[in-house]
Amino acid sequence: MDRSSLVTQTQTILRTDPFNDNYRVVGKELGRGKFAVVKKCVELLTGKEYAAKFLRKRRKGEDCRNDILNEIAVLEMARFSPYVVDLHEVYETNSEIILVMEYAAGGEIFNQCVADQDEAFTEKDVIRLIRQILQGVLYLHRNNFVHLDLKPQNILLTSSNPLGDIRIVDFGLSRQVDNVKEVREILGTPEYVAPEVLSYEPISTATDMWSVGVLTYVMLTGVSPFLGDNKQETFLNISQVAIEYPQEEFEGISELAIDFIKSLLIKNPRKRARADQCLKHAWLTSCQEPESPKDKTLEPKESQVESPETTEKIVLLASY
Ligand SMILES: Cc1cnc(Nc2ccc(CC#N)cc2)nc1Nc1cc(C2CC2)[nH]n1
Repeated sequence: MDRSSLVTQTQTILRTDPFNDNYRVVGKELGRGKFAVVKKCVELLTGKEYAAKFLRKRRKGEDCRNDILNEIAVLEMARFSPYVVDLHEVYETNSEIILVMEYAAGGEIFNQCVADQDEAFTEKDVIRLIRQILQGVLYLHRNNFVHLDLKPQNILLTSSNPLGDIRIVDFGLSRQVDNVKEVREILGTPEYVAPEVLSYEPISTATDMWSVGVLTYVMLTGVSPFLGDNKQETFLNISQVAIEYPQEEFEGISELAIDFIKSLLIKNPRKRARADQCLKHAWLTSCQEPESPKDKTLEPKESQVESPETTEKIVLLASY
């Protein structure tokens, strides 16, 4: 991984007093990755619930502290977006950095994507949730950041029943688009990764928009559109944009929803809809519900990213 593209200036104080003096871990793990584990915890002083992400600083013999500072910097940048998980505190030990974050009790939307019909999302649910995801993604893009791992496992719900609001999580792969030099490994998760990542083309904000298209398809149908019998087949399906909208999967789903997905699953990144354009799509505006104040996307900043910012060429070394 090229370290020069990381943002390592953070404002958050990294506390060195013992995490366990201030929090009690409760219940089973919420999530586990290669170098991180997430556990629910309770702040002793307030009794409030949080999610603590324990990140190892050394990985495969390399010091990855700056990668973790990059994740903290992105969470700090997005602190005013209601749809990005809130960062509460950070602790550092000899071996780990612990991110104490807002607890989203509803868990991953993945669970409802694969649920039986009666518990699955309605199209109306998906419209509301996709609007929120787009507002969170737009906030990142307007600040020149890309997420690069948008998938149902990284979109959480504040509550699953009644259906609450979304929180975008896991900024471990996020990068600033205007200073990503070379990304020396394939980013993202096979089923959701955009064609340009597979073909050594520059990544941009449009790379996230492809993932939003796949996410929408999965939330509406429970089917992963490009999934093959193995990773090579999945990659081939993506690079050929081999996608279908079968009647049996899309029964009862509007033509506008399919048109919305088609505006994103376009091979040429420059032809894909941007987040701000998606929010004006008829599928998301035709059955407009009264917006709650927190739905307001913050006013555009001067240094807007109005078109996908491309980054320099990716050199993909890691094989999947
Ligand atoms: C109830 C719950 C159930 N499952 C997960 N899964 C999960 C998915 C992705 C990541 C990857 C990350 N980061 C971590 C956990 N998070 C939950 N609540 C969280 C989780 C969090 C913060 C993000 C950790 N707040 N509330």
